[in-house]
Amino acid sequence: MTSRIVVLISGSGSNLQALIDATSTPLLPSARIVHVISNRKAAYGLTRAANASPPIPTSYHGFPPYKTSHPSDPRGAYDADLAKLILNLPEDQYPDLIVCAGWMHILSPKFLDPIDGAGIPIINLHPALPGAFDGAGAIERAWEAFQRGEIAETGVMIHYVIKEVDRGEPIVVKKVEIKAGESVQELTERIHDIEHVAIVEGAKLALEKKQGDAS
Ligand SMILES: Nc1nc2c(c(=O)[nH]1)N[C@@H](CN(C=O)c1ccc(C(=O)N[C@@H](CCC(=O)O)C(=O)O)cc1)CN2
Ligand SMILES: NCC(=O)N[C@@H]1O[C@H](COP(=O)([O-])[O-])[C@@H](O)[C@H]1O
Repeated sequence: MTSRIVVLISGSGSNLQALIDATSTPLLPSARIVHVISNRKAAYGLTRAANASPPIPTSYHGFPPYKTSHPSDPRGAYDADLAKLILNLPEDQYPDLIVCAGWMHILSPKFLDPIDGAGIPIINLHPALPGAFDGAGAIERAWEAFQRGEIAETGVMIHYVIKEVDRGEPIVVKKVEIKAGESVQELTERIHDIEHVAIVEGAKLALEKKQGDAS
């Protein structure tokens, strides 16, 4: 049976591209990226999806309109609609797994609860080690901590998504040594390369776990 993956993005989509490329190899066998959702209209990841062969359906789900349409709880309304978007996908795009691949929006229980209720696991790529540098800008904060002599290494993890940001159970953890004298750009490039491996490994493991739990 082919497993279906929905990917959430906000930017360039290099991690999405790694997933797309892996689905045609033994790295991620019997899996398809069936839909890509971005919260940023200009995200190049949407172009990557459109350029895939065959093209991957995409949706843009932007947050700004919710600030005026739902002033009392824009995040809750946005998240509830995002869950409906996914849960109402046609059967051939209905996910077995949701992957946050550079998805830069904190997901509230208005999203997490209906998705959990549908039995769909969510995983996230985070460019740090478990318990370190939660949130956005993790690579830069790790590099700065290294300059202050506070750490010698950072890392990349793939973890399950729970309400507490970046505190879900890790699936893949890869340590990354920070090199004396390297720039934050050089560290970022090294980390991105490792992310592209980790996200494929994490998706494979999450799908295997789901299939194992179901059997
Ligand atoms: N409930 C959860 N939501 C998300 C998780 C998670 O573990 N639990 N992981 C993040 C991904 N992420 C780090 O890995 C992350 C992304 C963005 C932010 C953040 O502060 N976002 C701001 C908006 C920033 C922007 O638009 O540039 C926000 O949502 O207000 C923190 C962590 C994905 N979501
Ligand atoms: N907290 C999550 C986070 O900071 N993710 C970061 O977003 C980038 C997305 O790149 P991409 O759009 O090229 O995949 C990733 O490289 C990762 O470091």
